[in-house]
This record gives sequence, C-alpha cells and structure tokens, in this order.
Amino acid sequence: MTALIEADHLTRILPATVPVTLVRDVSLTVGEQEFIAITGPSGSGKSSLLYLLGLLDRPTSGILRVAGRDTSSLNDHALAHLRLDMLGFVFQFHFLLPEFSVLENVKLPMRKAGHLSSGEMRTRAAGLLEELGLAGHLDKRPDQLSGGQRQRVAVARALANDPHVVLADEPTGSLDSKSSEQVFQILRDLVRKRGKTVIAVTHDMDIAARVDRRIHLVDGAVVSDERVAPASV
Ligand SMILES: Nc1ncnc2c1ncn2[C@@H]1O[C@H](COP(=O)(O)OP(=O)(O)OP(=O)(O)O)[C@@H](O)[C@H]1O
Repeated sequence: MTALIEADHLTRILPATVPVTLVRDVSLTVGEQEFIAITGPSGSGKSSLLYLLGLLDRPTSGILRVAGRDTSSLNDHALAHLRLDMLGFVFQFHFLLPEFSVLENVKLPMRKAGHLSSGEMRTRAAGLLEELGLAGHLDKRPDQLSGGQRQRVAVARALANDPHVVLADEPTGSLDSKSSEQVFQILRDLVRKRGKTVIAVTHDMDIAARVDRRIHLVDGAVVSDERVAPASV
C-alpha cells in the first residue's frame, strides 16, 4: 500500500490556562483508494484530527507525512502547495463564495494552484460539474441552488486540482436524507471509480456502516481502527 498520509504519535494541545488536548497520540496510515469514516461522540476530536491530516492545523507533537514528506519541516507556503496538490476539502456547510458563479467557485482552487490556463480551468471545472449532474447550473450563484446541489458543487471544487485525498467534515450533516444519499454515492464513486481516498468525519451511522474503514475516537484518541470488506452498495 502506498502511504498517502502517515501520522506518527500526533498530539494537538490547545494552549490555554487549562490546556485542552484535542488529539491524543494518534498514529495511523492512510493509503490509496481507501474509504474511511472518522466516528466518535461529539467533542471527541474528529474535526481536529481531520484538520491535522488535511494540513489545516499543525500538531503540537508527533510527525505527519503527506506523500512521504515530513510536514513539520515545511513553511506555510510549502504546506499550502502540498495541500493544493494532494488534498481536497468538503465541509458541512459548503463555504462557496456567494458572489461568484458555480463555475468560478470550482475554478478558484485551480487559480490558486496556478498550473492551468484560463481555458483549461474552464473546461476542467465544467467537466467536473457536468459529471456531478450540474451541467445546467454553471452560471448560477450558489444561493440559486438547493442544499444538495451546493454540496455537489463543493465536491467539484474539492476535485478541482485532482487531489489524491478528499477530506470531508460532516459532508451530509446539513442535508435531507435524499441529498445525503446522493452525496454519499458521489463520495463512494470517488473511491471506487476514480481511485481517490476519502476520509469523512461523520455522525451518520448509515454512512459509517458503508465505508471500508472506521476510525473511532474517544477523548481525542483512536480507540478502534477497523477495516471492513468493501460494501457493494
Ligand atoms: N478553538 C477551540 N477552543 C476551545 N476548545 C476547542 C476549540 N476547538 C475545539 N475545541 C474542543 O476540543 C474538543 C474536540 O473538538 P472537535 O470539534 O475536534 O470534536 P468533534 O468530535 O469534531 O465534535 P463534533 O462531533 O461535536 O463536531 C471539543 O471538546 C471542543 O469543544
């Protein structure tokens, strides 16, 4: 298994009068084409761990390697580039820019990465949106779409730079059951059909039951890391 992300005794402590341990001594390896759920009670550190794995936060101690690179030695600029090249994010709330069109929102991470021409960005963004069933909505603004459609735009944006790993924080948390199922199927297809790795923080037991690996946290620590046979649905 090629390791995409390797966490070695990661701990994240929030400095305060009484320091808060968000993530406690977590070691794990994430490989290619894995479909992973991070589960655990509210406040168990799921989002905090996702942010560390996604290079949105730095550990207090421990080593995090992404694509074999020790991230502790990287400055913020290098970290941002590694993030743009390797990782895509989907959050519970879509965080699309309201004043930009759907197409522009998906082009934004491509602009930041700076690898493509304007025409290439447009073609790629439109292609992703079409694949996600949003062909007729390219020029709309996010507030003209339903919640499920907005979340699909957020998935397209996460895929903008063709990342190896998509990290999702409660991706279905604000959706009705039909839209949740659609987003689940899209995430599953990213793994099955596009060979991506997906790591999703979720409270949704229906989703957690259908992934290939479940990492369960309690009080910031991994209490179980269970691989299951890939589900057919
Ligand atoms: N900036 C902060 N300041 C103080 N406490 C924080 C901060 N960020 C997180 N925490 C606390 O750290 C713990 C872990 O938070 P985190 O959001 O990672 O948990 P979670 O498992 O994702 O929770 P939830 O399921 O409710 O979203 C919680 O007790 C939270 O209240």
